[in-house]
Amino acid sequence: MDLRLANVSHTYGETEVLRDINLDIPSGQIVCIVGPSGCGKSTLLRMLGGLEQPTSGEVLQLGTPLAGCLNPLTYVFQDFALLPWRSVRGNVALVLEDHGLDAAARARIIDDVLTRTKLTEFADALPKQLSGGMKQRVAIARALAVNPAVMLMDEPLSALDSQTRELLMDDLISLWTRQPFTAVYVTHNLAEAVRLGHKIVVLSRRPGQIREVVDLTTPLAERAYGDAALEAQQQHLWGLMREEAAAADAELIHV
Ligand SMILES: Nc1ncnc2c1ncn2[C@@H]1O[C@H](COP(=O)(O)OP(=O)(O)OP(=O)(O)O)[C@@H](O)[C@H]1O
Repeated sequence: MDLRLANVSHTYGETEVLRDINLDIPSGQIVCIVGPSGCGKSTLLRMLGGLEQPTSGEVLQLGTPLAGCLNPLTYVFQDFALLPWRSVRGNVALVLEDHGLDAAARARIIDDVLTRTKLTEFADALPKQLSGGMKQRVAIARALAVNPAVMLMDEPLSALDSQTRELLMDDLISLWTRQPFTAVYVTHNLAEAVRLGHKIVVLSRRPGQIREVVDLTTPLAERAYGDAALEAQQQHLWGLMREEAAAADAELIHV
C-alpha cells in the first residue's frame, strides 16, 4: 500500500500550517521529513495516520496492505509510550489483542519481532529496567508486530543521547535491510535523514511547503557513519534550511 498526499493544505484557526503538499510515500521506502521548527511536520504525520483531516486536499491510501497486516498505519513516538507495568513481551502483546489471533500465533509474532529487534533476552524486563535506547527498540518491536503497511515515526530518536542514536540507526538499517518496511520519518536531525532516508522531503518554514525532495540512491547498508558523500548531502540540506530555520526560530521567540 502506498500513501499519497494530494494538494494538502491545513489551517488551525487563523494559522496556515501546511500549503499545497503533494507527496507520494512508496512502499518499501523510508521517507524522511525535515524542516524548521513549527513548519507542520507532526501535523503532516497526523494527517497521514488519519488522526486529523486536512482543511483541503486529500490523503489517499493506494492499494491494499499485504496479508498479515493487522493495522495498516502505526506510530512510533519520541517518548516510547510504553505501559510501565507491562513487561517487554506484555507491551508488544498489547497490540495483538482483539485481532482474533490464538495464543500460539501471538507468541510466534512476539518471538519474531523480539528477535528482529534483539530483545529476546529482555522479554520479561519492565520498561523501568531498560535504557532509553532499549525502550525505543521495544516501541519499534511493538510497531512491527502489527505488520503495518506504513510506520509513522515522529522524532523517534530525539530523546536519546548521540551514541544511542547511532546504535539505533544501525539497528533500523539492519532491520530494513533484512526485511524492508515503509516509514515516514520526521526528524530535526539531518544526519539521521541522510543515513535512513530513501527520500528526504525538505519543508519550508510555516506554512510548510515542499522546497525540495532529495532522492538518495546509496543502499542503506552502505551508508556508514561519517561517510563523505553523506556529509555532502547533509550540507546541501542544511543550505536549503539554514535561513528558514533562523527565521522560524526568530518568529517563535517574538510570538
Ligand atoms: N491542534 C493544534 N491547534 C492549533 N495549532 C496547532 C495545533 N497543532 C499544531 N499547531 C501549530 O501548528 C504549527 C505546526 O505544528 P507542528 O507540531 O506540526 O510542527 P512541527 O514542524 O512538527 O514542529 P516541531 O519541529 O517544533 O516539532 C505550529 O505553529 C503549532 O503551534
